[in-house]
Amino acid sequence: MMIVGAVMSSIVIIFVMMMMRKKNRPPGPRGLPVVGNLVELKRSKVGILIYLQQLSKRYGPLVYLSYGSTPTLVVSSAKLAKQILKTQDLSFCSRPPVVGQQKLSYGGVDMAFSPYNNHWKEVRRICMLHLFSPKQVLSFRPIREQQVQLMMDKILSNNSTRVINLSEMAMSLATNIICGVAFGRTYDDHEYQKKRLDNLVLEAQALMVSFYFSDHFPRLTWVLDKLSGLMGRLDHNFREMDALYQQLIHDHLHPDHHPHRHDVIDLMIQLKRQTPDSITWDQIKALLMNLFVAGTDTVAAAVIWTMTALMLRPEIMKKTQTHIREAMKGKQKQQQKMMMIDEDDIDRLPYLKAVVMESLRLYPPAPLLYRRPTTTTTVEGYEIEAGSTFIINAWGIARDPETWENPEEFVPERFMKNEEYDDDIVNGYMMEDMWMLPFGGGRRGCPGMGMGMPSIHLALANLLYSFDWESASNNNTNINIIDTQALPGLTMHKKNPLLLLPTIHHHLIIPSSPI
Ligand code: HEM
Repeated sequence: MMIVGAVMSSIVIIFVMMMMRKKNRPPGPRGLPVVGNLVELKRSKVGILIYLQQLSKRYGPLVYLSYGSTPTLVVSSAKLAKQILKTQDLSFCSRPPVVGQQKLSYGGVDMAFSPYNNHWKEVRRICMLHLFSPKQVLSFRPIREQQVQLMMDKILSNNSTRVINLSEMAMSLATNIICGVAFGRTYDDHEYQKKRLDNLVLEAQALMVSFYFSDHFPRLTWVLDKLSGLMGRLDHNFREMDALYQQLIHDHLHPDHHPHRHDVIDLMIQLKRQTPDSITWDQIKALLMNLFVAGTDTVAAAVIWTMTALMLRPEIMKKTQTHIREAMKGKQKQQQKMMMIDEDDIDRLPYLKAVVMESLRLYPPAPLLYRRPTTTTTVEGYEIEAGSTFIINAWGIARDPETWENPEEFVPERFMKNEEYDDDIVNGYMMEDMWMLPFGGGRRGCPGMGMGMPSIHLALANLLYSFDWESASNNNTNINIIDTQALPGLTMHKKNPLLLLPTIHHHLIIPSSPI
């Protein structure tokens, strides 16, 4: 009798505790036992971004989900994002340490996936000083201009089908720029090493966001990851990337290596020679990985989404091209140069800058931001346990009708005042109000914005100046389709490649031009 009584009272206590715990949770859909909401998140037919937006409409700006055993909070309002990224920034300075990212970042000794600690502070300080400073960014200008020139030449000389796969070209441009910046060399598109590097980076990106049982379920579930073959792929990718970086570092250490411009590996080797304890070889390799993963496909995605947005709105395309062509009137074409616009000209193109910003609002290349509080913290009156995952829905926030007028419309003029692109307006929206978060925010915000934006502006300015663009017909249906379907992943890529037909702008026709 006594035993039954004890069992009954234990059940009651557990039940009361569960009810109390549930009450102190933000609202959210009920999950299944053990797996929580994982299944619906994975199976969502509308795509994760729209699914999360629907959740916020139903439950409010802070939604509770569970990914297996991990409590997960989805943040969908600018006010709450500001609280997390700015007011309570210190409590939210780490990211969830997921298996794929930890492995490929040498155990989180990089910048992007390191937890918030003294090591991260030091790496970030070193990079801000030696890599992302305005002086360094400027020193990489010849690489950007040379690569955009090459892309333009390639488009001009494409006389086979005339259809351009702009998605491929933008990705190639972005990796070539980062190769120049990081390794001091560029690879021809067909060169074996470039193809190998491209494949490795793509595989690494996929492995970083793959689903690992061991991230969501405690104890022995790593066995399932092993059985699924994922761990084998991860190990293989890590070894290949490591060998590649090793070789590049080795080349840079060779006594015959005398570069006329220092690249990132040179800068890091210099630093290591001056203060050997300041950085380890693994940290240098992990940083090279960061440049590739964070600095290539974000830039490519921004170029592609901007061109897609303009193709869908011919009147804005026309206005942008007229603005650029008017601003460039009188500039003499340099002999044999397909690239007309250089980085000095970009400040004369305010409308283009506004177009790019509006594209970053509606199609942020990194649509979801991740944070993990390391101590118990209170948000909106709810006590959130340490180790929970926060997903800040930057994509949804930038489409919130509470903050934006006609949020789904593409209106570059939002960022202009008296016909000029207005930095104060942009900073207000991004840094102050956090109505849009294309570069994230707070201490973990993107350090590479100053490095990425000049490439995006330069590529688009030249593409729009020199060519008029038409959609290429779809072979199967013969219909001209420009869609905005996105692929899930750390970076939001356009699912279908952007296939376009360029026609050289009549001012530029060169007698021997094949187009
Ligand atoms: C249009 C171009 C780019 C976009 C839209 C972009 C966006 C972002 C976003 C959203 C984050 C996460 C911020 C957060 O969690 O608050 C991030 C982080 C980061 N980005 Fe960028 N990025 C771009 C270009 C670049 C470039 C060119 C580089 C370097 C060459 C770079 C390096 C990084 C690094 C290292 C981090 C991690 C920072 C940390 O955790 O401390 N990004 N970026």
